[in-house]
Amino acid sequence: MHLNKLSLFNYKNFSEAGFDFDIKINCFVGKNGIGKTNVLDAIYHLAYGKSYFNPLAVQNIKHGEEFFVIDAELEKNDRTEQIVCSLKKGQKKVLKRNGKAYDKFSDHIGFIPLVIISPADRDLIVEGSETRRKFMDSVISQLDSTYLHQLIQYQKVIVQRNALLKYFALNHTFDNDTLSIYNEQLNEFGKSIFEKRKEFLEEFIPIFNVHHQAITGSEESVQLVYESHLFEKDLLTLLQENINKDRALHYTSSGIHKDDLSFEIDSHPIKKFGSQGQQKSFLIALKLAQFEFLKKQSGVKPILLFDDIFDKLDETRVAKIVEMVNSETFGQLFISDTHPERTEAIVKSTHQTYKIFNL
Ligand SMILES: Nc1ncnc2c1ncn2[C@@H]1O[C@H](COP(=O)(O)OP(=O)(O)OP(=O)(O)O)[C@@H](O)[C@H]1O
Repeated sequence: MHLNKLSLFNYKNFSEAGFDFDIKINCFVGKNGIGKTNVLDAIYHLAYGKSYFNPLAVQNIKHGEEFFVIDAELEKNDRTEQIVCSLKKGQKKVLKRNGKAYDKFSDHIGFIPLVIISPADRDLIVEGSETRRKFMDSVISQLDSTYLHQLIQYQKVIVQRNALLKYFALNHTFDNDTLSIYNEQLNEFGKSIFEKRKEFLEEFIPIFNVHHQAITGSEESVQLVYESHLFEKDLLTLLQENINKDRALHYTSSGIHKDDLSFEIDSHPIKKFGSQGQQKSFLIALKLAQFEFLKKQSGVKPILLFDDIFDKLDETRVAKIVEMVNSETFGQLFISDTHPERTEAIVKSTHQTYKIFNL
């Protein structure tokens, strides 16, 4: 699977731009703020229907313009596919495959397996549990559309249950029947999501460990630990036990929407006890494990976006990446870098075909 062409209209700082890609390596080089990351983000948009960097969709439209269009030609399973993602101010985003708009974006998720490695991944360490849940969910959803559907349903019921809790508090009433229905629904979806997260991590963690070992070459002991209320009790019991607390908070305090994936070094949080270098290695191992996992499960080499990665890696780690490129581990690569000479030297050493785009 690879991208042949990409056209951008009014996407972030680009009025109009077009790219014909190499089947293997594509590098975007240029000075800070020129738009290298924006091109990678446009490619990310094609896979996930949203930006990796800016969650407010409308802010991805070029300042002063009314719409953006990202138009790409993709080669997958010997077929040429056209994917177009567009947004007009005041309207819903549209995602089309071969001219036909998706009713639900979730139907598209997984069609273009893609992994991004970016300095912004640091959010996974420094931000709250939501970012790590989203990471888990996005990996599982790329391969399991039922999981994504269950997650969407679960979130809807949480919103309804929270609204009901608020209504009880404001009106001093209590509708046990409706609450029971919501509890049953959350229990059903929650149980399945919990099981799938557990199953996923059983397979993912060993892959992560192998990559971490390979990158650092050390005996450093790091752990990914899944934390969930559901390890203690089933969700129905938890919801029933915590009803007084939930009524006071107007909020559902237990469930898989509170799960976390703890990042640890020597059994302590890496956020507090990992050096910057250790944190970077951890994140790269995590993303390479995501790549490996998606590849194994989907049978397709995912597109890999390396945002500014060479800036963050020492020579040994760059050599490791080059080795992976040469061993045909990766499929199509998109790289952004501020140093054209450094980029060219690195990609030349891979003995693969490449294109460099000077922005
Ligand atoms: N909606 C928008 N309209 C116009 N310009 C935008 C919009 N969103 C972002 N930009 C501009 O895009 C530029 C940033 O682009 P990008 O992050 O791709 O840079 P980069 O080349 O990767 O830079 P660096 O080397 O610093 O990482 C900034 O100048 C920013 O103002």
